[in-house]
Amino acid sequence: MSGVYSTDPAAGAALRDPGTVPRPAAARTIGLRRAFGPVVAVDGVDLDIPMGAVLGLLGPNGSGKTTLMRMLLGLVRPTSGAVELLGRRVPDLAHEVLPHVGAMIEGPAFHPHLTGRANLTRIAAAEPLLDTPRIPGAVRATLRRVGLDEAADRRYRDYSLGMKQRLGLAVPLLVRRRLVVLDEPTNGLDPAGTRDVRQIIAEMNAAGATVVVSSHLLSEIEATCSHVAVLQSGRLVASGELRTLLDSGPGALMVTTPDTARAVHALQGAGIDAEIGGGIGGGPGPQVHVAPGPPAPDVVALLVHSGVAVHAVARPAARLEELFARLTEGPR
Ligand SMILES: Nc1ncnc2c1ncn2[C@@H]1O[C@H](COP(=O)(O)OP(=O)(O)OP(=O)(O)O)[C@@H](O)[C@H]1O
Repeated sequence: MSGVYSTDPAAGAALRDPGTVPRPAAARTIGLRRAFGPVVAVDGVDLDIPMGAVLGLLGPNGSGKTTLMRMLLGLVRPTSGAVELLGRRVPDLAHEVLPHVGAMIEGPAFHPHLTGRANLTRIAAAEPLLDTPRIPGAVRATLRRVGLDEAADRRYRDYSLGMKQRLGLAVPLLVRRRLVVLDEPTNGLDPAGTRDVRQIIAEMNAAGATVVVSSHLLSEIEATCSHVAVLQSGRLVASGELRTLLDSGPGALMVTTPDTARAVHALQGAGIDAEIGGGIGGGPGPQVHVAPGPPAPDVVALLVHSGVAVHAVARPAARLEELFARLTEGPR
């Protein structure tokens, strides 16, 4: 594990906003570990997911996201450690909380020969919180909400990948949940479908649900989530409010100057990584991009000393993509 990020030691406890009263956790993992033979998929994860959060679970392929989500839902038993959902231990007390928890994780077992509507009706019949007379209405409304009303009476096996994904998303939407866990819900969706998922997540959250969502689409996570947790080789390398994490990194500097070539020459001569343009943010006039590291006053002093006219210096807001790269691509 890299330990490349300063939040690492406190990663598990970092979902608290300093200065505010901590919200109770909708889900909590304590020293959670799962090994499959010699492979440690999840390795000592302490994570608090505050009530009301939309938490994006990030990590490279094979970093343990799905295994962590499956343990949250009581689908996989931890090798050691514990999970609490809505204040109850899982899997021991799963029956008490799982009706309030919706999930889309590696798709439920849909029957290929049944229509989307028939499939969803079967699943709705097993929902403890849905009375039988309400099932047809709930199924109809949910199919409409995921954009499958026109395809509702076609067989599942004839659905496209995106339509199958939408039907999977319909399951947690059948009843109002307190916690929703979605494993890569935008996988296979077109841009309109991706926008729908974003909207559905926002609506569920506005209706009071805490949402945990994994995705490889960092722009989606950035647009959707209030919190993030980053896994790397089964370990939690950072977690917390998205804004706080983005603001806490070193960040690159953009220097606006008419003397770009001279600026780059001076900076590189001092061993500082710099290039013309830089591609972040953009701004008025020619710019030099200075890689994260040196404090802004030192950069300015060096440039002025070298006869470079410095018109402005800015540290554009970090993007999740940069944060993710820093956390997961550092030296191991
Ligand atoms: N049932 C299993 N048996 C053996 N190994 C498993 C099993 N489930 C997961 N693993 C292993 O555990 C590790 C974590 O897998 P997991 O699916 O949780 O990662 P992930 O972050 O969800 O990956 P991806 O982004 O590719 O979906 C991988 O090395 C994987 O091969």
